[in-house]
Amino acid sequence: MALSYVGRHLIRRTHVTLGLPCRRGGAVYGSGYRAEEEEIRQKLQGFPGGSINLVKQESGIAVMTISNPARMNAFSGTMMLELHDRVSELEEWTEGKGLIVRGDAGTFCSGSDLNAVRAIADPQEGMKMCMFMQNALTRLLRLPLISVAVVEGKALGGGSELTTACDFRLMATDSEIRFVHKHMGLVPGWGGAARLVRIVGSQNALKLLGGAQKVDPAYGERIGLSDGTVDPLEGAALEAAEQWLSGFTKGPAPVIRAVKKVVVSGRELPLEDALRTEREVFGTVWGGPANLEALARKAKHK
Ligand SMILES: CCC(=O)SCCNC(=O)CCNC(=O)[C@H](O)C(C)(C)COP(=O)(O)OP(=O)(O)OC[C@H]1O[C@@H](n2cnc3c(N)ncnc32)[C@H](O)[C@@H]1OP(=O)(O)O
Repeated sequence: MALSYVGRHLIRRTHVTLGLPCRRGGAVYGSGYRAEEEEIRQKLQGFPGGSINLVKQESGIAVMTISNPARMNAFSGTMMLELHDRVSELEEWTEGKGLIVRGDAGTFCSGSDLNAVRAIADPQEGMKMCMFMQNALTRLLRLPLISVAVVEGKALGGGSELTTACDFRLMATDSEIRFVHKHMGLVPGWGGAARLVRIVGSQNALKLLGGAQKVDPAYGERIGLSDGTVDPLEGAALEAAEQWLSGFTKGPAPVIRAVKKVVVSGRELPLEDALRTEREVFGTVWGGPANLEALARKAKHK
């Protein structure tokens, strides 16, 4: 069973890499998947268009922009490939502390490119595409960066799933997140259902998926899907998101990254493994420069 295998795989890595499978090549699926991955990579090359742009800033906050404006930022095949590459780049960015995921031209993402969906209608092919995106989005969520999706316009289908692969979501006042899969005769397949249940609970997840309900910012905040509402004016949403995120990324990178690591292990590992990982991560900051500096200045927390 893929899921229990994923679990064991994750635990095994715990002992050698502080339990956090967020390195380059930290695949969710095992070695048997490699051949299938190559096959789907070649298939995805056949659906070009758009790009995934990444800017790593001096502040330690990177901005990843989903860009395919002619198709409301739908994910083409080559964008799926680029997403993998950008995540790999972020896995190697040791100075990074935060990540903002946004869409180009005032909207977030309208999901899979329907042209590709029509051409990959075979269930086996669909499942391979699904595994490819599960892999990319799981690695995205496990990055040792505190991440936030800034939703302007619409996040539909796979676009709504992408928002759940970030630690937080901020919504512009006139935006919506909508898991439209049911209306497409589908369920989420990029890991969006599993993550949604963890974010809003199974009752709310069932409502959102079963009713393909529109989630506006007020509803989003009520059920815990949205962590705040931002101004949709051009540029303002990104600026507000950077400001909001800096509240969590202020401080030295090793400490911020350690915070994210203990949260990921607490979320994903069985308790004993999570405790072991926490101890190991603790060992990376205890007596470190930030710790010694705080002790020297006799920090008070009034
Ligand atoms: C993982 C499973 C999935 O993600 S399945 C895909 C789920 N997404 C969808 O079904 C989105 C379908 N699209 C829509 O509902 C509408 O286009 C939305 C996004 C609401 C935008 O509406 P509206 O503002 O009226 O613009 P429009 O329809 O004229 O769209 C502009 C151009 O963009 C295109 N577009 C939009 N979404 C996609 C998509 N997912 N794949 C491919 N193309 C898409 C439209 O076709 C339209 O293109 P064109 O101008 O007609 O050439």
